[in-house]
Order: sequence, then structure tokens, then C-alpha cells
Amino acid sequence: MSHFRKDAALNLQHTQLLVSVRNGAEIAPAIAGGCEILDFKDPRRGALGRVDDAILNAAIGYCQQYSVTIPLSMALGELCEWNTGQSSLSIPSEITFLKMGFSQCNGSPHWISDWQNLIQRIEESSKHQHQWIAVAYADWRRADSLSPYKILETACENGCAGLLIDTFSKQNGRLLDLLSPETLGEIIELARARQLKIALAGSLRIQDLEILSDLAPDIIGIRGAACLGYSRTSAIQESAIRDFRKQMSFRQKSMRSG
Ligand SMILES: O=C[C@H](O)COP(=O)(O)O
Repeated sequence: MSHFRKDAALNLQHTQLLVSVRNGAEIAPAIAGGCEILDFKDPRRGALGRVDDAILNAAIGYCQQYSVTIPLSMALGELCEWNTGQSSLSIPSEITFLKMGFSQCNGSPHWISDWQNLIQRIEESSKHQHQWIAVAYADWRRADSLSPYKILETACENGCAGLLIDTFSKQNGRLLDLLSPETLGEIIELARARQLKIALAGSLRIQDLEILSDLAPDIIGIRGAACLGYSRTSAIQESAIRDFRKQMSFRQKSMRSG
């Protein structure tokens, strides 16, 4: 059965490859391997681990020094990790996309207003309007989060630029083990209808690209697949990223030629 997205036939757009890097040293191999969106994240700190400010600033300095022009993204962690009185909220203006997760928000009566307040505080401190990416988890029950449908709806209401569907736990199944292509296709259609960018991640591997290319998301995100032996806390490898990017291009070309 094909999972081919309806609008993909009319709009065979290019799916971009996002690679999560943990520091400035990983930027060059990521770009050389074919990364098109550079995402800063500390994989030791969970699905959306935030990198330390010093590491982030050094990485931004590297991007300026070497004129890195691809979009930059950053994992901000989970909403529940941000306390309302936190002072240092400034995010470098070079960062385009901010990813926020909602584990432990299930049942909270004020998670939406907490998130709106955080968006406002960050944008006021940064004096910059970032593009927010709401993160829905395929294993949302385990994460005590909300369903991807609810996150999608709230992302629209809060003026987000996109929705990322990822996995919270990296030990209990990969994206395609947890959500069927049909469900992912349905969420993608809903996101598209609401002009949200849609990104897919969650321990993705090269062999997932057959299904993922049919789904034609805007962005595919990887960390584990960029590392030796799929070990997401090891250093990334240019060759692993290149192999992944090559297979993405191959799949996209196959779709174009029917
Ligand atoms: O945003 C994408 C994630 O960093 C993907 O990480 P992962 O491939 O280890 O699940």
C-alpha cells in the first residue's frame, strides 16, 4: 500500500535534511555530509536537550567565522523544565528555529498559557522573532505529553512555524514503530492544510527513507543515524550523513520519475 501524500504529486518539493549537532566541532562534518538545517542539541540531555550557552555561543561564532548560511535551529528542552522566574532567556538572533517539547504537560490546566508566556519572554529578551517548532512525541503517552493532534492544534493557535514529530524515549521504539505511515500521513495533511512546516525524526535510519519519502515531509531530522553505530551520544560522522542524504536524494528522484 502506498503512503504517498496527496499533495506530493503536485508539489514534489525538496525534503531538507536536519542534523542535530552538539557543538561547533560537529558543524563542518555535518555540512560536508549534506546537512541543510543545523540543529544544536545535547543528546545526553534527552530528546530535546539544550546545549550550554557557552557551547552555543562558540558554535554561533564558528558559523559567523566560516559564513555558514544554512538555517540554524536549537532544541529548547521541555516546557516543564523552564521555570517562570528564569532570567537568562536571550536566544541568539542567528537561530531561526526553536524546538520546544511538552512532556509532563498532560493534565496541566495551564501548559498553553505557560508556553505563550515563555514565547513572549524569549522574544522580548532576544528582541527577535524566532520561528517556533512545536514537538509532538510519537510515544506521547510515555512522555506524559499530549497527542500529536492536540499539539498540532495548539501550534496553529500559537502562531508556530512548524510541527516536529519525534520520539521522547530513544530506547523504546523508533518513529515508524510507534506511528503508522497512515497516521503520519494524516497528521502531515492536517499540518499542511494549516500552513505548518512538518518535520519527522525519531531514531530514523536509512531503511526508513522508502516510507518517509512517500510521506514527503518538509524536513527529516537525524542525530543517531549521523553517528557511528547509531550511537547518538558519539561524534557525528560525515560519511554517515552523506550516505543518508544520498539515499534521500535517490528516493526523491525515484518519486519524480514515477
Ligand atoms: O531533531 C532531530 C533529532 O535530533 C533526532 O534525533 P535521533 O535521530 O537521535 O532520534
